[in-house]
Amino acid sequence: TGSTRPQRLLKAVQKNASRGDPQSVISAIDRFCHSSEWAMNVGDEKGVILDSVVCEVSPGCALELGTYCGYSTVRIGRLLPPGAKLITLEFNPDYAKVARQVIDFAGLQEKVLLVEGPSGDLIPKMKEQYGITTFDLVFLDHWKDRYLPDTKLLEECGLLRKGSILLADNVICPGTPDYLAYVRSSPRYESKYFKSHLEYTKVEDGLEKSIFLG
Ligand SMILES: O=C(NC/C=C/[C@H]1O[C@@H](n2cnc3cncnc32)[C@H](O)[C@@H]1O)c1cc([N+](=O)[O-])cc(O)c1O
Ligand SMILES: [Mg+2]
Repeated sequence: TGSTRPQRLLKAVQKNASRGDPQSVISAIDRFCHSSEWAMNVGDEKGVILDSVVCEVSPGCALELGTYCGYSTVRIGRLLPPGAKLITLEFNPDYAKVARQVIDFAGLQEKVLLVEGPSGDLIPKMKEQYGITTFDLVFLDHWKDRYLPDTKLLEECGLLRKGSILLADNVICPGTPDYLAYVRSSPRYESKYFKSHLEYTKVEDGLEKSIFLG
């Protein structure tokens, strides 16, 4: 049987990046996606917006929904302040296997905890099992119909505090209409759209940044 796209992406990292250098891992994946095979990473253009939000928030505790191959995990992990933690949730074991190797290759295994399983089951366990009080930053990049239910779950589980930031990928393409309507109409959020393009293409897409007001 042949290899999968995530396995070919991992090979490109092992071949073209240098161990312990997160930026070289990011560049190797972007080069692979531009020149060999498109993959659903947040990418280099939206990635710069992600970077700026991570730096602005400087989260002590961050959550990523949908690890996939670990591209955005590395983007976020490389910018965390000392002692800060990123928890990333991934339910596909094959993707998780690749992502662990990408995260380790980047040398970020001390800062990143990849938890395998569905976000709907794992979010309610964050406090008791992972000792989380609240998340300072949440990056949503998993199945688009899960953004809204998981946001409501985060609220219900008391995992957001006044000022927590939600940053959502793909609010235009593939689109997350119910989530967008919710954060833009709810009095509990202050929302802002960052226009960009779908990774590695000229198609419009963007990130929605929403501040939880408590
Ligand atoms: O579909 C997209 N992303 C879905 C991402 C899904 C990833 O999150 C995991 N997951 C899903 N629910 C989960 C629940 N719990 C844990 N992991 C979960 C899946 O196993 C996958 O690794 C997408 C599509 C395009 N596109 O152009 O078509 C562009 C993008 O940037 C995208 O992000
Ligand atoms: Mg995405």
